Amino acid sequence: MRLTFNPATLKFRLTVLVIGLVLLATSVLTFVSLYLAERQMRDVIGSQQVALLSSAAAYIDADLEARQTLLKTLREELGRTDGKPDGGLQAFLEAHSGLRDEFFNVVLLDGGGTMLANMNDRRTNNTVNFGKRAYFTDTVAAREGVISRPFKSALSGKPVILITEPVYDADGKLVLMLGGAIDLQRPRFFGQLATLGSGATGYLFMLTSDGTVIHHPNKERILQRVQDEAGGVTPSTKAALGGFEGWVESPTKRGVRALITYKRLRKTDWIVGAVYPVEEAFTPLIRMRPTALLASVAVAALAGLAGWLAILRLLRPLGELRGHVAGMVDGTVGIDVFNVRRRDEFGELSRAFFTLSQQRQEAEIKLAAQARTDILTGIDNRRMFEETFAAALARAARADSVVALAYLDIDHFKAINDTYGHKGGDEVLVEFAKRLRAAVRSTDSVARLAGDEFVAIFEGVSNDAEPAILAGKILDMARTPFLCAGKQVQVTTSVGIAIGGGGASMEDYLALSDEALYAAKADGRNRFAIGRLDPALAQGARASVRAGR
Ligand SMILES: Nc1nc2c(ncn2[C@@H]2O[C@H](COP(=O)(O)OP(=O)(O)OP(=O)(O)O)[C@@H](O)[C@H]2O)c(=O)[nH]1
Repeated sequence: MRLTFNPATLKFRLTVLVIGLVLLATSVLTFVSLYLAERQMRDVIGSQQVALLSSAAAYIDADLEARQTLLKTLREELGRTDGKPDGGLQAFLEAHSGLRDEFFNVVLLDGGGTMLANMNDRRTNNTVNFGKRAYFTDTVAAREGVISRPFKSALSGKPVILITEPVYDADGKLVLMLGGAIDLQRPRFFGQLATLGSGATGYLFMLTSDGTVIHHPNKERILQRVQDEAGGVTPSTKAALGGFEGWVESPTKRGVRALITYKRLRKTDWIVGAVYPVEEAFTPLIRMRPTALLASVAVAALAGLAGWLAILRLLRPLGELRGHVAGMVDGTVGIDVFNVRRRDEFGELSRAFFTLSQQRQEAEIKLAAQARTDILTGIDNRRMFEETFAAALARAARADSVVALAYLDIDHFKAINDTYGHKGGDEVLVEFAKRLRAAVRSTDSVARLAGDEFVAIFEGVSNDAEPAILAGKILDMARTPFLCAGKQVQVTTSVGIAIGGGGASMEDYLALSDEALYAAKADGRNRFAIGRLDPALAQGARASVRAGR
């Protein structure tokens, strides 16, 4: 198989097209697959994040509930003593050392909000009043425990939330209020939540429904309202504050594109959120991208190579066909080289070329024959005569045989034309040629040279008497009247014969036969004269002319 890189060839262009299309197809396929995989992965990760966050929310709810339950237990204990436990309130709190595990501080306020006891610093007892705090008034109004909004503790200065439990006496009068504080910067359950963040930099955060940050890896943001921060509230958080739960792909406040998931707690109106940077979420896919693209290019290259080889193979018959046609043009091969048995388009093309070539060959043969035929009479013309006579002379020279050339001219043909018209003259010429052809042997040649002039070539003349016999036959064939323009017309002819061997030239023969014809005409027409060429003489030599008949 010959490999060529000519950009003008069909092979080259088809190969480029195949490689280009395969490359395009694989690239598009790869990009679409990656895109779909990313979308699907995003949905899966989003759902995972929702599930993760739901369990985190459930965990926080359970944690808050456990702490509320703990405070309720204390409340019941206090209730049983009408808020006056043995040893006093401070001792009561200190006796429950397990509270330290659950709360940053536990305070006991009286019905007016004055702090009577606390776990952290007994010196502050009876020095502060929290009667105006929202958690106090909310608890009084609700007549049951609340989970406060986050606030800055007056005692510790830390951001905290407070879980309250009111203690009523038998008359239903508020005698005490228990308050368990949770340090938002070191909350036990949030600390555990921090480990739930996805990826290397993913994290969880928590807001109240009015946008106050309860938990965030950046501690400085705690107690800030997202609306008041630089950059304002992000669109996704805005939606979450408006009630949205679920996941979205959206930029964070720092401009990092992330899957952000929001979920509301059951026990409070807090919103817990999870941030998972997209780049980390899609790390496997992003890592896969160059490999996938490389693989698609490799596949395209292989497919292109295979396509190229297939094209070379498929188009081989075209190359052969082209070679055949070129061979025919320069004449090195014949039309039989075409593979006309193939069933495909190349076979059809070969067959079409074959038919075309056949037709051309036939036309050439026909043209060649026409070029050597006298149109009016259908016998040989001068050109054919010259070829035939030259060949006859060559044969005679080889065989050392005798050739006779008879030169005929219809007598007074002009008068026939004048009397019966040109058409009538033509009829005579046609009939004359027909009779001349019939009068000689099939191996002898007859031709019309021009007008009413005809010739006959006789090869292998064996004796001196033969030319006269042949001339006599020619004169005889004219004796029967000719039908000319519907009339019977008597026609005669004069014949001049030249006899010689293969050594004489065609010109010698023509000149001598013409001379003999002239002699026959001069002698009265309707007769023949024979001249013999002397081979010993140079061209143009004349022998004796004698009238026959
Ligand atoms: N009908 C017809 N006439 C032709 C054709 N070609 C030549 N002629 C005529 O044939 C005549 C030939 O006359 P010539 O051979 O010169 O003279 P002729 O009348 O035959 O007299 P002789 O040969 O001396 O007997 C001329 O009148 C030509 O015009 C042809 O194809 N058809």
